Amino acid sequence: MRVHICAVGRLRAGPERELIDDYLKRFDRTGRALSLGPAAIHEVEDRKGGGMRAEAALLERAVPAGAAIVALDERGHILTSPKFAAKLTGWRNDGCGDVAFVIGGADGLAAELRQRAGFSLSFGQMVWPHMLVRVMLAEQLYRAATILSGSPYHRS
Ligand SMILES: C[S@@+](CC[C@H](N)C(=O)[O-])C[C@H]1O[C@@H](n2cnc3c(N)ncnc32)[C@H](O)[C@@H]1O
Repeated sequence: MRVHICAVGRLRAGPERELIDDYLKRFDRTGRALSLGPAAIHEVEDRKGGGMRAEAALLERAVPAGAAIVALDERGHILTSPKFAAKLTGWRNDGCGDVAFVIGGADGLAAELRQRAGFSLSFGQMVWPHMLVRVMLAEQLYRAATILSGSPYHRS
């Protein structure tokens, strides 16, 4: 199952980018034997000031046809890491070829896109900067793959 991170904003070279690249590389390596991955990032940018609606249209265009859509949203479901790993397994076992995680920009995700998502995932009720949310998601994907492969990275 391919994993897509569809996000508003372009991430320049720097510590966040290095962390994301590192975690996603690890995820790809660990996930391969589990039929999880590869993971790809699709960055979108609305240069015309169209706000959340325009960003949502660009994000929807970045989501592959038929993908399960997961909205990253502080109002969403808060999961433990093993439960997140089980969610990934569920989508894979249900025959999802693609899962797309969508992350909003400074104003958040348009309500229509949040409603279209089959699931919404929260990293807690606090609002995080969208660049950090990408890092956290990349790490949780890697952690999920280690949980499913029985590697000792995750300790609960
Ligand atoms: C700076 S936040 C925007 C917050 C905005 N107030 C809102 O209503 O969504 C940018 C994006 O990061 C993600 N995000 C921020 N905090 C999050 C959290 N606690 N859990 C999951 N995603 C989060 C969401 O996708 C959000 O659209």
